[in-house]
Amino acid sequence: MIDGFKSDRILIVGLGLIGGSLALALRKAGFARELIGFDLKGENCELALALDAVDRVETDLGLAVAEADIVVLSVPVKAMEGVLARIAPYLRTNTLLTDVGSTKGNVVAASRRIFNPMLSGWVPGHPIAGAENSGMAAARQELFARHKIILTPLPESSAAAVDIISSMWRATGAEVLTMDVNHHDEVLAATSHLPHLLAFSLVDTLAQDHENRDIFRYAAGGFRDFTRIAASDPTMWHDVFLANRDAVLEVLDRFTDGLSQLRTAVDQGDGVTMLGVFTRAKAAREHFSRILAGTAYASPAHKLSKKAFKIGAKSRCVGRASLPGDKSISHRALILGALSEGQTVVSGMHEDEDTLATLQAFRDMGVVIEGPAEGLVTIHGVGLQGLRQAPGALYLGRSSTSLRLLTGLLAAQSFPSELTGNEVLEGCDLSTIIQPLQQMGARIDAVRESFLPVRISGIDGLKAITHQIETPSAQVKSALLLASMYAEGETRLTERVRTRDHTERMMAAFGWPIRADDNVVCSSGKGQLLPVSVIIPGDISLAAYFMVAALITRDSDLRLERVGANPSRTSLLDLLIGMGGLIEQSAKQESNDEPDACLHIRYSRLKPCRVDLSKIHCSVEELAVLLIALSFAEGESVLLDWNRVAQLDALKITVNGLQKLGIQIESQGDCLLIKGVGSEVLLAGHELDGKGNSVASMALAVAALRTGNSVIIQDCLGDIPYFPEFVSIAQSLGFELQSIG
Ligand SMILES: NC(=O)C1=CN([C@@H]2O[C@H](COP(=O)(O)OP(=O)(O)OC[C@H]3O[C@@H](n4cnc5c(N)ncnc54)[C@H](O)[C@@H]3O)[C@@H](O)[C@H]2O)C=CC1
Ligand SMILES: O=C(O)C(=O)Cc1ccc(O)cc1
Repeated sequence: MIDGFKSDRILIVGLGLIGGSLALALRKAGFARELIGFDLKGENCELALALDAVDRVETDLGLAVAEADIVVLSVPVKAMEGVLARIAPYLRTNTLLTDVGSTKGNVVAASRRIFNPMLSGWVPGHPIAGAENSGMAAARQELFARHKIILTPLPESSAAAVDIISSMWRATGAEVLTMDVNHHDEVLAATSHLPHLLAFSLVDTLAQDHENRDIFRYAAGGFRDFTRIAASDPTMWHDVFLANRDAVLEVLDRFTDGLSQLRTAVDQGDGVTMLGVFTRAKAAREHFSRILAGTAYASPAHKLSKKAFKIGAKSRCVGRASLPGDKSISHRALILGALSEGQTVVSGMHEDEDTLATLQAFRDMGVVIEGPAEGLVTIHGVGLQGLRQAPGALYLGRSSTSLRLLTGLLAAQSFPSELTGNEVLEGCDLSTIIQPLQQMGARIDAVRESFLPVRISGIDGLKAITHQIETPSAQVKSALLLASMYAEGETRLTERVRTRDHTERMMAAFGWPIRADDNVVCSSGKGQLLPVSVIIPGDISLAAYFMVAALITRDSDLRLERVGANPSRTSLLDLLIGMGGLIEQSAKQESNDEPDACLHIRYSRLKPCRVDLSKIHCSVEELAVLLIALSFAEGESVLLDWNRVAQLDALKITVNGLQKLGIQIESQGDCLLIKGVGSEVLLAGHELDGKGNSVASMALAVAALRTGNSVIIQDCLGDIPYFPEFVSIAQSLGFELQSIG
């Protein structure tokens, strides 16, 4: 073997919980030819033999070491130095040596005092698995399965030695990571040592109370959960705190500060501070649980895990439905609520991965936000100057809305910020935002030109600009409008094509001096945001699936409640009405300058149409369902300026699916031609491929309502679903739609 290292004969020194469990696991895996044990306590040796954890036990440690290929030290951390000194004379240059101690700095320091030159076979380690019981009697063969093992190799450790020690641990079912010694001790001080210290202290404090019998007798689950680890071995933990003094003191001081702030809040009845701590902690705890479960912000309960849709031939589209709140408006309500001077209550917030990324970013910047609970969120606004620097980079997942809007807002803050996201967001070009913000005086540094990660320096203030937005983008406009609230003078933005205007409307609703005429928006640099109650209307882009479903399904009769009817969002609605779609709008209302309406939609004979896509503003989901509506119109429709959007996956997949269902669709030059089959024809059902794109899959599920036999759409939800309620709403309206695995 490389460097002469072998793994035939393993000696475990210390046959307690960890050493004994390792022996049992290696025995089960058949990792070594021979397992030898050594322990000062005879009873542990006897039990190890009786349980067949080891082949033999030795009483002479030196002799045992001399014949071992791997020596594992599994004794309390303060006993490590004595054992290292005792075995040093017997170690060969090709002996592998590792340990399992909970602290690493002291064990490594001890080894440096003893070995000169350092052994290349020495690889310190620590299994992050354990229990509050100790001794061989507590040992369990599966203790390390699916747990992490941290190795902290030294500069002198040979790569071959690290490989063999890693494979030994992997044989127990564990996952092996490597880490620097100091970093290990800091991380473990926070995640393991501090919680043990608190548990010991809490139980000891309460046990000294003369009423302690009652306290323990009536202890609720919280006390049990929190104090389980106070039953851990006192000697082991006394060793840990002696060994890792500095790192423990540092994290203990931070904890004590936090605790004393909470004490003050309790003393003064300061509910906002308490809510802030509790909501941040709850969100962080849930976030960590999701990291462990491999998901991001969206609640796992909302995730559609099913892989295919099956749509039966007898679907109907009858009844009433409410859509989740408009996503764009949800982002704006969170942002302006956080910046307002008081408490904003938002109802109907769309809870998806993207809006939750915005919400978390504000929590990270010190804003107390209660909820969301079924769309209800209470934001304790901190005022325009009240945001605090986040403790680390703000992670925005895949939300380009959060990224663009926050870049504008943070460019105006006095503190620095860093923005990061997942691989989808890494492809998001920010040049159209960064350049005008820089003109306003912002200091933004994107590591890869204008892509993530973005670092923004804190500044004293911005100056207003007059700027023409070349490529239509509501996100760019909104980013600049948010920055304008911190700029000296009036910011004047002109758009070539007017994009959705939720930011302007929401700023006005919060009392900001802002004017919008035609394609020009002017925002004053002086003002105040006053809290309001925000009712978020249903998302019209999501409503689009059901509008088109009702228009093409015989005998349909659908009412969609409180759908957002902001004129900058109704292009598709207007088009469908123009095509002869029977859609009535009633109960128009307005909340926070955002109009909404109830839509009553029935089965219709749709006329074909000619649409210049450069003249209207439709979201990708609206374009996908427009293709469906045109497929069932009475004749040929033409979409001009098609090439601009033709490469979007959602549209490519929708076009392919429709072709497979027998619809004639082809592109010619810059146009897409669609031969609608009329309102009577039923198509032949086929198996379709959603290619993991949820927009296309949902649009094709709508098209499948008009087939004579059932349709299966494979791979329909590979994406993170952004409309998890689609299936339940569709089913409630009589779609024969099933998610199948
Ligand atoms: N208990 C836990 O949850 C975890 C413990 N560890 C670390 O594992 C090591 C062992 O801990 P446990 O197995 O929990 O303790 P344990 O008390 O169950 O086992 C330690 C064993 O070492 C023996 N021992 C003590 N001094 C000795 C010496 N000089 N020579 C030979 N044997 C000696 C004891 O008789 C005992 O059987 C410690 O360094 C601890 O920090 C690491 C991860 C988890
Ligand atoms: O039982 C628990 O919850 C633990 O935390 C176990 C544990 C104790 C000590 C370690 O060094 C690693 C893991």
